[in-house]
Amino acid sequence: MAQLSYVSGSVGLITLQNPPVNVLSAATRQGIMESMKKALNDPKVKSVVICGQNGVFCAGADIKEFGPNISGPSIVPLIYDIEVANKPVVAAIEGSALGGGLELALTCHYRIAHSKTRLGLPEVTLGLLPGAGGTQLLPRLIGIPASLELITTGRHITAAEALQLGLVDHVTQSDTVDSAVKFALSVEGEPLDSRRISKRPCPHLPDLDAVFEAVMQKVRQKFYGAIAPIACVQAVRAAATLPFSEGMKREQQLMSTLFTSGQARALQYSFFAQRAVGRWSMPSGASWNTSKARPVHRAAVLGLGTMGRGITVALAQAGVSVVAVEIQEKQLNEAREHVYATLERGAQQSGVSPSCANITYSHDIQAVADVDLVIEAVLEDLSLKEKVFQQLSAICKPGTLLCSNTSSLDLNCLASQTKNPELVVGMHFFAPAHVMKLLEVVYGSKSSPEAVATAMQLGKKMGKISVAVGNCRGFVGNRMLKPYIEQSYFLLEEGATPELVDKALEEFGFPMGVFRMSDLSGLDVGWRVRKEDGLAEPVGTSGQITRLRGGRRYSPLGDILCEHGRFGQKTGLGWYQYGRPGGRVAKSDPWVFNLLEEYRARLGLTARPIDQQEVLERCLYSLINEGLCILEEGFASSPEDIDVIYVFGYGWPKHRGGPMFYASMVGLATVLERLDHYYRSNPDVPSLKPCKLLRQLVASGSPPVHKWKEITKKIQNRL
Ligand SMILES: CC/C=C/CC(=O)SCCNC(=O)CCNC(=O)[C@H](O)C(C)(C)COP(=O)(O)OP(=O)(O)OC[C@H]1O[C@@H](n2cnc3c(N)ncnc32)[C@H](O)[C@@H]1OP(=O)(O)O
Repeated sequence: MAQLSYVSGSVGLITLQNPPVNVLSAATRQGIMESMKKALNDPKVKSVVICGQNGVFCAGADIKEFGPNISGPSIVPLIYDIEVANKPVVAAIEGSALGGGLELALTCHYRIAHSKTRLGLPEVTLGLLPGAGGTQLLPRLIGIPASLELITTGRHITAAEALQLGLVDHVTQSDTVDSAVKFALSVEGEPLDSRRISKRPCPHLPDLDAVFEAVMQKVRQKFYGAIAPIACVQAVRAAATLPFSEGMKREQQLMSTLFTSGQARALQYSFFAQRAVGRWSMPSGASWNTSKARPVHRAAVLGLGTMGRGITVALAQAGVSVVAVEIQEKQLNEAREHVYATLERGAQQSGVSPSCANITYSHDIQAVADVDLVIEAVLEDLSLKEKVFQQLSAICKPGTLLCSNTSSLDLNCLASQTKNPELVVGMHFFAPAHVMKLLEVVYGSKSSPEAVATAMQLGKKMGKISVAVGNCRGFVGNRMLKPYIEQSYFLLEEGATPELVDKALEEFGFPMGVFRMSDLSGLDVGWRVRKEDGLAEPVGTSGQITRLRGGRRYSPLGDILCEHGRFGQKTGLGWYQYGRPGGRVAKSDPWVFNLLEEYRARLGLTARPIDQQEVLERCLYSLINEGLCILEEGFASSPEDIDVIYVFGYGWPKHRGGPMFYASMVGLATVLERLDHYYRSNPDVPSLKPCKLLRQLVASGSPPVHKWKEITKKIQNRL
């Protein structure tokens, strides 16, 4: 797991050997410790270089080992041994130096990095802090403000930025180990005291209290409810105010609290869930390891509204050549300017040149004739999309993949319009499409595994976290949103206000409550769907309101707002008021309070006090129940799929893992008991009826999320 070899006569080369990313597992730690000891005791060795096998220095501690029974030598004494060594130790950093990997490098006396290396202390994203001295060493090396920023965000930086910050001593374009070995030879015998970071004082900051207060406030706001970023600030403060040994004690204290926290468990679960969704499977048994993706060199985007523009940007940034098609000349010109400006902005931020050359524009659909893949992003109207798919099927070269960005329409209907339905899949992006990480890849009943594999791979290339899901109404994310929104309307009928519901959800950790979010995305979108479904009907002059539609409880409150032209932010009025069309700042609106009072009076409803707990239970547990139905029906293949969709597409707080993980933390028996309770008092709300899978999971002793698959399979086999 770590190998000592001898090079250039006097250099001991320690190579970490734990593929794929050389994490510091127990065996690797043991290997480093033994190799170090051997090298330091060997009189022939005058300097040491530490590197990682296969072009990766080290991705930090082995997250899989985290838990109550960690074995093997602890990292902290190991890195102390390196720092106190009386021979120069040089880190040869390439690939990644992250977390414990960067801390290992920080205890070396010199750091040489390859220009393509990424460095960082991402522990905060795992609910932890850099607990192997990172919070005490980094501020002594690069100062407090820069350390606070890196440690509280977990951001990975380039070698160039690391050099600028003074985090590495030298950046090389050539062979990193060779450069490090040459460097080690050049410093053999030189004094090392000034190279031991722990011996340095923390750079003085005149307005220390003000800096920490400001950062603490920012962190509390930005990572609402998350405990790790706060502990990170506290640990860096210890570096600024205490001697090194005392600071280390404080770091350990804070780390031990975080280590056993539910938030750390949730975030570490999420780390592996993000990777697990790449190992997709379909009910047919086809999966990621049996299906080959096709190369996509040239793609087309059809329809350049908000979504189409975002998708064009994302494709161009991924280096895919794009044909962007919009029939309307004015819209096409606007889109061209918008895409250009977005790419320019992105390039300025990331420091790379913009990818505008990758895009050609056309108002003629024939321009898609020779592309490998088309993403249709026209208006969300079934008959329009059907027509487009007929045209695409006739125009495109044989084998072109036809993808739809629909968020809710039946993919099978679109596929049935084409000559090759096996080439049709959904690619459901989230707005803004070049920013949001989530992509739902939707397979219909005839989609081929090859088509799914291609869309999944293209998503990855675009930097998305792609999740393969089945073709049910609303797919996974929007289908689960329906009962959540429905409950929020019912709560208003029963006495809540938009403010109360939003506050409960925002304190839970959503960036926006359900009403603020609806105002942002536009109330007319759901209204149109409800009208198509025959649900939304005008209240009319008779004033008759029916609250039972299709045998189920229905709240027309959202429809009433739309009838008044209140579509949310874009009209300046929705559940809140925004001052002007396009305004962003939500203010309470007395008009809405009056509407609710009149509405309740007309229906003879008596408002009752509703607390935040009820809001959370009804909104979240009904959403969780829908997620479990989706699993039961096989439209998602694992709870991880659902959790990733919610964290990366719907603002579910990261430190709560996702709805399925959260349910298991709350206790499945509790979720079941509360749903039973609410369903008893609302038998006309089917989404509150606990699904079979939930009952089965509870009956099986509420196993952890990673074991749900066995029970889901059993239910599916019985169905
Ligand atoms: C007391 C000391 C405390 C120290 C705290 C820590 O060090 S916590 C760990 C901090 N490190 C990280 O957070 C890094 C996490 N890893 C990554 O960001 C990325 O994996 C990478 C290193 C940038 C490489 O990315 P790439 O896309 O190339 O590969 P994958 O992400 O798919 O990873 C390959 C497989 O390796 C597994 N893995 C990666 N890092 C770790 C880790 N730290 N511990 C355990 N396992 C890790 C990853 O899960 C992949 O496994 P698969 O089985 O193939 O899915």
